[in-house]
Amino acid sequence: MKIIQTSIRDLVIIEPQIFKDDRGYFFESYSKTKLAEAGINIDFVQDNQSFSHRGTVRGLHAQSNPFAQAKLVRVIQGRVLDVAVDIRKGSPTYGKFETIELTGENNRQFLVPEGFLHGFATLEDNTIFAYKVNSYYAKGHEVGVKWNDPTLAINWGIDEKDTIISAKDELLPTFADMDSPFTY
Ligand SMILES: Cc1cn([C@H]2C[C@H](O)[C@@H](COP(=O)(O)OP(=O)(O)O[C@H]3O[C@@H](C)C(=O)[C@@H](O)[C@H]3O)O2)c(=O)[nH]c1=O
Repeated sequence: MKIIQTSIRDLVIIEPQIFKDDRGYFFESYSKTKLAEAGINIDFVQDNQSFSHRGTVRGLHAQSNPFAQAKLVRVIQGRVLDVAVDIRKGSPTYGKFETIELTGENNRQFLVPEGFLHGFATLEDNTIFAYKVNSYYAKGHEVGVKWNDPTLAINWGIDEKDTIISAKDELLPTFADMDSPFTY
């Protein structure tokens, strides 16, 4: 397993070791011990999976305290552009974001810490997205910013007019109007 530091503190990319043979491949998609050896100690309590058609955007989402969530995200099938935005007030990288392509082939993972908005756009049809979270879902504690916010100006790599988005996500505020509940 390889851990790659991004330009934002605490936000890392994880590359599992893939064992390939005549049958196909095997890899450990999560090892508490191996992450702990790399200094990452997170107590994951819930696994989530979503299926999306091409051109779907889910996000940008976070949960506020006491239900803040770190997320270990990956793609099982298909391809996404995954985005994490630092919204920790006082962080030197507040408002900065990183994007990464996660696919069913590269098997890369993104470890999105608490205090970040998270979202993804599906670049292929039939994309299956899976992630672990360290706090249970808490309806009513959701924080978000609209995916096509003009301040963040994220290039999602999809055609805006064909985007599939939930009614809830359509109503999310702009980055400027979002009052982050997180501190650095
Ligand atoms: C996230 C979640 C949703 N649900 C339910 C609520 C709702 O009826 C249905 C769909 O929920 P949503 O529309 O919020 O699903 P979605 O837009 O896929 O939300 C997810 O987006 C990505 C980007 C994240 O980072 C996740 O943390 C989560 O916020 O599933 C749960 O029961 N448990 C959960 O943990």
